[in-house]
Amino acid sequence: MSDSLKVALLGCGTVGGAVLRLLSEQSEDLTARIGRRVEVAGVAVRRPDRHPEVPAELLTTDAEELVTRPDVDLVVEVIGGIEPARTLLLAAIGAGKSVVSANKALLAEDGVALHAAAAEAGVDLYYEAAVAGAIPLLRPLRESLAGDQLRRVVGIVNGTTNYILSRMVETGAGFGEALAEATDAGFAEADPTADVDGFDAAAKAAILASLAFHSPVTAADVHREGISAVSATDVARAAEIGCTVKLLAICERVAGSDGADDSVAVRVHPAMIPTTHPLAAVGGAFNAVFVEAEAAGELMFYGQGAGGQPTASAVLGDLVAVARNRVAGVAGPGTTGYAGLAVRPMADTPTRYHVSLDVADKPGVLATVAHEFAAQGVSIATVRQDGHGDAATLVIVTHRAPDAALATTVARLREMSAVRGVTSVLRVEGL
Ligand SMILES: NC(=O)c1ccc[n+]([C@@H]2O[C@H](COP(=O)([O-])OP(=O)(O)OC[C@H]3O[C@@H](n4cnc5c(N)ncnc54)[C@H](O)[C@@H]3O)[C@@H](O)[C@H]2O)c1
Ligand SMILES: N[C@@H](CCO)C(=O)O
Ligand code: NA
Repeated sequence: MSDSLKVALLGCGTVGGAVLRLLSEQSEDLTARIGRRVEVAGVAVRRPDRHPEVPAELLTTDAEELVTRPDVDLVVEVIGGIEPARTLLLAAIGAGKSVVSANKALLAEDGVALHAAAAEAGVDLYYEAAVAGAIPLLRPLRESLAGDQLRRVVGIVNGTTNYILSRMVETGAGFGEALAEATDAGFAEADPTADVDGFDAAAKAAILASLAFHSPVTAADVHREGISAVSATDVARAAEIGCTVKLLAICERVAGSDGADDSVAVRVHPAMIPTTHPLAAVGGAFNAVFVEAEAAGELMFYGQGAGGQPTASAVLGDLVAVARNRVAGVAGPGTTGYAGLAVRPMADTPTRYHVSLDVADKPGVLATVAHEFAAQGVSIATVRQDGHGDAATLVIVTHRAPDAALATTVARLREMSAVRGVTSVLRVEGL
């Protein structure tokens, strides 16, 4: 067998450590599958003294030198964050190395530039682990579904928030209590902001939308709402209409009206979904992504979205793919932003709302409430009234309307004297 392929590993934390272990444990199989032995040329870390498990001669603190070393063929980046990861990957690509990364933040911010650099250098840039961890999703979008037209990609792509919401549904707990439990159980990080406020899911949504619609979408383009405002009341109201609450990343192609071009709407927010929807059954820290395509119809991808070993599985899958391409002397499919669809503002994006109101049960109250919806051009799908006298509750589910019209309606309802309080507002998906 000819010379081995040399891999530089950048970062040796949760994912990097698992990658290194699997590379060693599966060495024989990987060699057989690739047709060439894969050898670790070096492991860049910040503190070599913290890595007794790595042969000392492989450790370096000089990642920049490692990625451009002439003997290195492939670079695996599992450092995370924007810098120095971006500079290191661009240096690696510039030096003709193929690259595998798990870095959603970087790909969601600068995917276009990284892809352009990889295309120019004729090398691979793969990042299956960046979205939904172990679940094969990005390569199916880039390759298996490349002959189809995608309509929607809707996913639970953050395990921490799915764990928290699942506990709220199971126990009736409020957000704070469920977050504390998730932290104690090791599911939520000490600083849970990136997960709880939806930043992690928004980065993943941007990557998914870019691949699904062949259009550049960055994390900054994604409308983002986290789960910290989801209350036990929201969860109870959802149950009353046969729904559960999930944090969804939704990427959809919206048809242009009056001959205007189609656009893409990309958003992350909590939503009620019917308990019969396939995503409703996704519990705990699991991830799942539901894809709707013209010809394929509906597809569902499910599995572990995080954890060292599952994430390393996706990294190694990419490593095998780029290594095989090296052996064959080719580069795999890049991504194309050829469609260039514009990102639609959230205000214009069609959504549906569920609204619960405490009202006085007096003649004319329902009519006044209904009038506010009508005034914004929002059509009501269902209305239910519980209780009577001073403590009546109206539960309203709308049809789809521009998000701004729904938000304005809710703001007006809050100001109405007949409305004692708006007790729950959540978008509804999949009804
Ligand atoms: N942990 C998961 O479950 C998971 C899942 C999917 C994707 N990812 C992604 O994988 C990447 C790595 O995540 P992780 O959980 O392993 O993080 P981690 O914090 O456990 O590991 C990162 C490592 O990189 C090292 N590092 C930081 N700067 C460095 C530098 N300049 N040079 C060399 N090493 C440096 C850190 O010291 C640390 O050991 C991130 O992009 C993350 O978003 C992680
Ligand atoms: N923090 C992420 C890890 C995977 O990206 C999650 O909770 O899903
Ligand atoms: Na994945």
